[in-house]
Formats: sequence, structure tokens, C-alpha cells
Amino acid sequence: MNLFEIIRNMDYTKIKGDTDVEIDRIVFDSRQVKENTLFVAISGFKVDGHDFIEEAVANGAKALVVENSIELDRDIPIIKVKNSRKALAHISDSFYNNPSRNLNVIGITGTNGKTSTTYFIKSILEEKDRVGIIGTLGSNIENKTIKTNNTTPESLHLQKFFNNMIKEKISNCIMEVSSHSIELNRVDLINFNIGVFTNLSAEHLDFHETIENYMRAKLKLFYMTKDFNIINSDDIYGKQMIKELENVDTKLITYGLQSGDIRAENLELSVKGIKFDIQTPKGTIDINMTTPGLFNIYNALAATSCAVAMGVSLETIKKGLEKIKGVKGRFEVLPINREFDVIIDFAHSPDGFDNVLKTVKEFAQGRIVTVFGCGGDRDKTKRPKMGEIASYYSDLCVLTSDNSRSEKTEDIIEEILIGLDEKSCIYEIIPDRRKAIEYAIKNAKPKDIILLLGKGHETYQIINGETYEFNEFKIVTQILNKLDKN
Ligand SMILES: CC(=O)N[C@H]1[C@@H](OP(=O)(O)OP(=O)(O)OC[C@H]2O[C@@H](n3ccc(=O)[nH]c3=O)[C@H](O)[C@@H]2O)O[C@H](CO)[C@@H](O)[C@@H]1O[C@H](C)C(=O)N[C@@H](C)C(=O)N[C@H](CCC(=O)O)C(=O)O
Repeated sequence: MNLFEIIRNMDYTKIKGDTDVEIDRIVFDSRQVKENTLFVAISGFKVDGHDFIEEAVANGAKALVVENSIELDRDIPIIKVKNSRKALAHISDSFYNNPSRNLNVIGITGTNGKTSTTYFIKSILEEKDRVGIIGTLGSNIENKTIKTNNTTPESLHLQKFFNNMIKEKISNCIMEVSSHSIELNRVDLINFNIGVFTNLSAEHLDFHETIENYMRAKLKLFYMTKDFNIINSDDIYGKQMIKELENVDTKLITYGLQSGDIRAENLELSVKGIKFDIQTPKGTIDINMTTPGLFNIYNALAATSCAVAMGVSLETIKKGLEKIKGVKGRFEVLPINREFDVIIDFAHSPDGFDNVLKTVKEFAQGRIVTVFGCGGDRDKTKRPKMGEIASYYSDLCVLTSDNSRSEKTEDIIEEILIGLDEKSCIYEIIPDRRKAIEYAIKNAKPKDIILLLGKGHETYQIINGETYEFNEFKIVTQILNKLDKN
């Protein structure tokens, strides 16, 4: 494509050289420059793309887009812009021929639930249509997945994914939209048809500084959408967003338990799953899902709102939601058929602990027994916080190893103990994780829920710098078989 065409409607401050050159490739990483490449220098956080201009030119860059003034003794076109991330979004959109305009793009934003909601919507829409996904788990079209560094990748990659989806005759793209991506111009110029807001809690404040800024970053998505804004009206920031969006023309659909156009009623929560009715303006559907947790009711409401906005029938929504199976190692209830239950979850942060334990508390009829440790060589401030949260919700905590890496498990446990509240829960220390699980299972009482936190889908443990095979699913089965034999 001709460079002049690519930058035609873009804001720039200066152009040096002749833009009548053919460009076959756009990159923002000097290491990926080949012949006929346009290199866009991005000011980074750790390093700065402008520092790699010489390398990009040496590798054959045919033109440059820069934000800083640069000296170059080669005669290639240089386009100077105010904001090169913004320019990258524009260039990528033009280069791939504005692909998002030919897709139904659904953007999901919020602190929690983005990934699940994305997959819930997919499950409904793919009953009738082909669906592409962009998010934490990569860019996915049916069984082809391309891994990505970011939940919402850089604009160039986003536009390329959209273009691939069009080539594959996909009509719907469901994507997670992180607040970073909004602030860093990754999603500029995307033609969003629908925007979904799940919820907001304090996170990423290292980047946004205040929760107000964090909310305002997310709010920007809803000024970009063309057809529908879908907002969780039970969430306190959701309520604020609804007010802010009062004068926006895009149609608004709200959802929730306490309020909303799309509402869940008659909830039944158990370790086996969730049963509830969804009231919609088109009628009521009864839903029976095998994914436990109140948060999944919210995810189902967000997905239903989206499907209702798109005119999908209630029957299809029910079918799509009810076929959803959990994700490996994420709140996975093991099929052990005993008087107690074992749940494996990947939670390994205070926030993750709070979410999982709060959910278990919603339906626990017996004791909550939590087996966990904390990772070594990683953020130590998490340890007392995880101890505090686990003891707040649990009846018994079994403190053990996670991936201790180069640290001593016993030292990590000492730090967890600083936060653990001995008045609210009893605890045992068993550093060997297999033995800790065995202890919890051997001493389980009817109706107990045993939570194994931290490893999730991982199949290894790193202890004293060595990696050992450690598959929690297999270990639980082995322990149960051993107990049955004795
Ligand atoms: C803070 C942040 O957003 N950083 C992003 C940023 O990194 P950076 O600016 O530090 O980039 P860098 O890798 O140091 O390099 C700067 C520039 O120099 C270039 N370079 C570098 C080396 C070289 O040899 N040649 C060269 O040209 C790089 O290609 C880049 O253009 O630009 C990179 C390229 O796009 C991103 O991958 C990277 O995301 C990092 C991995 C990250 O962790 N980001 C987080 C904060 C983030 O965005 N998270 C949200 C999810 C939040 C959530 O909901 O949980 C997300 O959407 O992922």
C-alpha cells in the first residue's frame, strides 16, 4: 500500500521526504523490520522505540513514524507526530482497510469477569454464527489460538486480527478491552457496536493513580460504541457511568440482581452450579448452569443483555449458557462423589482469594478448609494479606507450599502467619503440599468444602529451585484411592 494513502487522514506535525513509497509491512519493533517496512517508534515504559531507529533503518526500514526529533543521515521519509501510539492505531486501521467496520465488534471492560463474559457471549452467538475472540487467552477463531502479550494487544495486532477474522468470514468479534489499552490508544478507531461494563474495583492504580481515573478510562469505551451500551447497574461505578452517559445517543441496556432491564431472580447457588431465572423485555428464561458462583450469574446477565440487544432468541440464549463448562483449574469442582467437595482454583493473590472464598461462602453448608501457600521470589506483601483473607472465610487453613522457588517454604509460611487471624480460624502447617492435601481429605467431614488454592491448571511445583511434577487433580484421586483401600 502507498505510504501517502496510509497516512492520508492522519494528524502529523511534519513530513520529511517523499511519501510516494510502497509499504508491505508495519512494525513497532525494530527486530521485526524487513524490506518495505514502515517502522513506528513508540515511547515505551521500560525502553523507548526511538532508541532503535538506527537498528530499524539498518534492517531495511523504508519509512519512519516518530514522536521525537531525530537525526538521520539516510534519505527515507520521516513522519513526525504528536503521539505515535495514536498514529500507530490510525496507520494500522488504514493499512488493513478499516476492518472493524465489517465486523460486529463487542468490547467488554471491567475489573473482573471480562474473560468469562467473553466466552459466555461466544457460547450463545456461536449457536448461529462464527465468532472470533481477542483477550487474555489470546486471539481465537474456533480451534486456532494465537497467544498475545496483552489482554488487549497493541493496535497493529488488533487490526491484523480483525483482518484475519474477515478473511475467515467471521461476523462477530468479542474482545476484552483493558483500561490500559484505552489510555494507550490501542483501541482507537475501532468501530465498537456494543460495549459491556462488568464491574470496577481498585486495581491497576500504579498506572491510573486514582480509581476515578480508572473509571474514566473505562468510560471512554462507551463514548466509542455505535449501537448499545450494556452496564451492570448493581455496581456502584456502573450507576455513575449510567448517569455520565445520559446524553449519549447509543442505546443503554442495564442488568443486575437489584436493578436493571435484564434481571436475575429466584437464585439457587450450590457447589454444583447455579439455577436462576432471567427476566428480559422479551420474556423469562430459566437457566441451569454447571459453573458455580454468584459472579457467574452476573456474567450470564451481561452475555444475555448482549444477545438480547442483537435480537438473539431466548431459546438460543438458554442453550448457549447451559452448555458452558468451567475452565480447567478455575473454580473446578472435582467429580469425586463423596460427602464433601474438593475445589481447585488458580487464585494466588489477595484479590483472587477474596473472590473465590466469598463465592464458596455463598453456598457452603459445612466447613471451609483452605489449603494454600504463597509463591517464593515474588511480591512478599501479598503473603500476610492472603493469610488474613483465608482465615476470615475459612474454618481451617492448611498452610503449605506453592512454588517456593529459591525461598524456604517455612519462611514463606511465617509471613502468611503474620496476617492470619487465629481467632477466626484454626490452622495447621504442613509444608509438603501432597501431605497437606492428604491431611485435609483424611479429616474431611460431611458437607465440608476443601479448597486447593494457587496451582490451578499447573502440573508442577518449584521447590528449592527444582521443578517437580505436581498434578493436583491426579494427587486428589490417588489420595482418595489410597483411603478407599485402607
Ligand atoms: C505498561 C505497558 O502497557 N507496557 C506495554 C508497552 O511496553 P513498553 O512500553 O515497556 O515496551 P517495551 O517492550 O519496553 O519497548 C518499547 C518499544 O520499543 C520497541 N523495541 C524494544 C526493543 C528492541 O530491541 N526494539 C524495539 O523496537 C518495542 O517494540 C516497543 O515498541 O508496550 C508493549 C508493546 O505493546 C506491551 O506489550 C507492554 O505491555 C506490558 C507487557 C504489560 O504488562 N502491560 C500491562 C500493564 C497491560 O497492558 N495490561 C492490560 C491488562 C490489564 C488487565 O485487565 O488485567 C492489557 O491489556 O494487557
